[in-house]
Amino acid sequence: MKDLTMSLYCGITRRRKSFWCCRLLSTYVTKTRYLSELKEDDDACKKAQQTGAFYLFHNLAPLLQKSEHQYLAPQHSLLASLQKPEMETELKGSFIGLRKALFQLNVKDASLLSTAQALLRWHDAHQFCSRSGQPTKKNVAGSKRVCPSNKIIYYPQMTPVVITLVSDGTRCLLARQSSFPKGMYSALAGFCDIGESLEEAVRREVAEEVGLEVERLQYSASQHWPFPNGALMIACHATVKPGQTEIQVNLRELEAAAWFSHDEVATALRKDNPSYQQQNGAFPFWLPPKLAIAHQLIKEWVEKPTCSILPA
Ligand SMILES: NC(=O)c1ccc[n+]([C@@H]2O[C@H](COP(=O)([O-])OP(=O)(O)OC[C@H]3O[C@@H](n4cnc5c(N)ncnc54)[C@H](O)[C@@H]3O)[C@@H](O)[C@H]2O)c1
Ligand SMILES: [Mg+2]
Repeated sequence: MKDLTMSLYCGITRRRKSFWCCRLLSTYVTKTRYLSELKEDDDACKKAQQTGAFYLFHNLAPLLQKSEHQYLAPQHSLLASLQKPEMETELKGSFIGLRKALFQLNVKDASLLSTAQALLRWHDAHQFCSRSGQPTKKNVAGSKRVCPSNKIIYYPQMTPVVITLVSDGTRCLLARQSSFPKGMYSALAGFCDIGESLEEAVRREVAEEVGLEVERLQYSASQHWPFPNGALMIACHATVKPGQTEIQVNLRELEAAAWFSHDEVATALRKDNPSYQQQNGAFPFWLPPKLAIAHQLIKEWVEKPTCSILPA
């Protein structure tokens, strides 16, 4: 049971929320303060776990149930000690890689499982203090690890990534990496360098990947992304100067990049993800699924291609 116990992720949030709803006491502030208390108070957290709901993971894969074209993420109360195969049989599910299942989960489960997996992965990779080399100790909530010998506290981290939809006023620029599913194009993405502002990261990534200079940019939204190690995706719209639109693809980073018309993109947005090969051997053009922030950015542009954008 040890490996499974280590991988339980507690969903106390949900159980507690419904409890408060029943009593009409629920406010965002009350819930937030309660969760903050659980992070610091091991005894309060242990008590909450007795009535909490858990997602179950094995080797970072969540236990899911397949239902037609969807995956369901069942929650459990504290479980008896069982090995993986018995656990799957008992709970009528299987441990499935999150990458495979993410886009077939509902929004709430996808978000909680992504958070859970990122946190479990961080704990797995931070077993030892980088200063003393001693094993670190997790608190009950899993919100930090402490080195017992020098008291250094380690908090879970995520990496900022910018994702930018570049437009020239009438068309938008989409690109693909060779690792993307065949035919899928997306907005430009890249890790922020240390010391950079969001605006600087957007300008650098666009210049590095497609050889264009951003003239104006506008923040759109952000999203936690669990792969590869927990990223905060920060999504922006950007424009380049009219007449300065010649793409120079950086082939070390991208397989292809091109300008797409409003009609082409609007049509692709209406389609499901067709990863089938056409008779001529090509794969049809398609866009990231609804849950991905890239999809939201592209949808925003299709709905309002000339939205006001600030100078970069
Ligand atoms: N394009 C999309 O639609 C999309 C959507 C969702 C998520 N993402 C994510 O955005 C992330 C960044 O995109 P990218 O791969 O184009 O980044 P990128 O353009 O910065 O290129 C990746 C390269 O940058 C280097 N690098 C610099 N800092 C790094 C760091 N902190 N971690 C890892 N590598 C680092 C590595 O050499 C790596 O090979 C990817 O991990 C991807 O999962 C992209
Ligand atoms: Mg990139």
